[in-house]
Order: sequence, then structure tokens, then C-alpha cells
Amino acid sequence: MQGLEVRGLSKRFGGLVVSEDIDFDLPPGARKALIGPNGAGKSTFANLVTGILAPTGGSIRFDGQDIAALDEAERVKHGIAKTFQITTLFSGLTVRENLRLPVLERLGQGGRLFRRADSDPKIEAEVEALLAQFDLLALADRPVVDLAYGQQRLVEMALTLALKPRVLILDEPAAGVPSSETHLIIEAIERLPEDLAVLVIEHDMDLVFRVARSIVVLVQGRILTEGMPEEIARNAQVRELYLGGAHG
Ligand SMILES: Nc1ncnc2c1ncn2[C@@H]1O[C@H](COP(=O)(O)OP(=O)(O)OP(=O)(O)O)[C@@H](O)[C@H]1O
Repeated sequence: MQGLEVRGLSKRFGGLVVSEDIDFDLPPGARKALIGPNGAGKSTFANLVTGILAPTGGSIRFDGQDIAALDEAERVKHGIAKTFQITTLFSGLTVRENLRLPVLERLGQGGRLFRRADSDPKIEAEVEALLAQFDLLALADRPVVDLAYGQQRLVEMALTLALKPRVLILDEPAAGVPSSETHLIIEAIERLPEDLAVLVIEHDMDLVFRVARSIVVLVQGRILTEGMPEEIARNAQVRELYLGGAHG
């Protein structure tokens, strides 16, 4: 199978079962959301897929290849990436300067970081395209610290996309973003490349229902159900457990 294929994945922390027998597919072009109450195990699942955590059992395959033994950096090279956190941004550097870093890294030129990276037209063209894609051109030469929080989160997404992933995991892209800026995040997700496989982990149901074509509901480490947004919004168990009767 093309894309990500997770089977029987489980994770325990001592006696605590945090992921239990999870089957999950993310083919190219997917737009899936992972939702569930606090502590359901969403971040843990993302960390298992990206290699930050080692599973207790089960398998993770990418394009048919078993990737369980690969560490996080090797999985990024294979094309599985999770968004950087704002804390990884260099707040004193400009948006453009920040974006050069992952491009250089991907091209194996990380050692050039503090030399004249701005003289390479190929790198500059890539950075320019990312700025345009995320509507950041007007802010390109401003230090990241001057940007609104929602815009900083766009820079995070742009940084991750600079790695040219084939699977992109967005871990709570709207967390902490004022509701007046959430539309920036939604629009950026809508503009992601068509063939990219996208998994969004998010508590903001407006965002989830805007961007997801399929929603997976995780409860106490297990998949409760998976379905199209209309099905999930109608599901009585989901409404009772999580949505509190909202959305339909
Ligand atoms: N390193 C760890 N050691 C022990 N327990 C952990 C560890 N990481 C997470 N847990 C526990 O695993 C459970 C799932 O946590 P996780 O962060 O994956 O949930 P989540 O669904 O992402 O929650 P939230 O929506 O609040 O971010 C929680 O009970 C948490 O306390």
C-alpha cells in the first residue's frame, strides 16, 4: 500500500495503556483528523508514528516498508514530518531567515547556516515559494517575534513543508491561536499540496470539520470510530463523549 499503514499499534507507560491495538491508514492525498478527549492518546500516537516514541507492539509501514526501526530523523528523510513547535523558531531571525534553515538542512547544507546562504538562487527560490504559499511575503523580513501568534504558527507549518514531506502531521495547529486568526490556519491547510497525506490532531472542531474528509475518534487509547465528518457529527456515542451535542 502507498502511504502510511499502522496495524495493531500499542504503547504502554508502565502499567498505563495509552495506545491499544490501533489500525490506521493514511494514503497520499488524505485529509484526516484525529480527535478525542484530553489524555486519549492523540499526541502519543503522533509520537509513535514519527519515531519520537517506540511502540510496545504493532507495526508501522510506509509505502509497504517497515519503518519501526527508523529513528525520528530517518523517518523525516523518508518523508514523515510533524510540525515544528514555535519554540523551534529563531524568534530574533526574520521569517525568511528561519525558512532557509530547513531548506539548507534538507539539501544537506546545514553547515552553511551561518555563511552566506542568501547567495544561492535555488534556495532563495524555494524560500520565496514557501513565503508565497503561506501568504507570508509581506512579513518575510520581519523578525518572527514581531508576528501575531497565528502567523508564527504559519511559519511553523512552512518550515515543516520545506522538508518536502509526503506525510504531514499537524499537532494542534490552532492551539493558542485567537479565534480571529484561526482562518489563517484553515486556509493554509486548504492550500497544502494535493498529494500530501495530512493528519490533523486538533481540539478546535470548527477547524476539524472544515479541513477533514475523514475523522478518527480516539478514546482511552483505542479507536472508537472512523468516518466522514457527517457520520461523526451524527454518531451518538461521539456526541455524548466528546462533541457535547455540537455540530449538527
Ligand atoms: N512519557 C509519558 N509517561 C507516562 N505517561 C505518559 C507519557 N506521555 C503521555 N502519558 C500519558 O498518556 C496518556 C495520553 O497522553 P497524550 O498526551 O497522548 O493524550 P492526548 O490525547 O494527546 O491529550 P491532549 O488532548 O490533552 O493533548 C495520558 O494519560 C498521559 O498522562
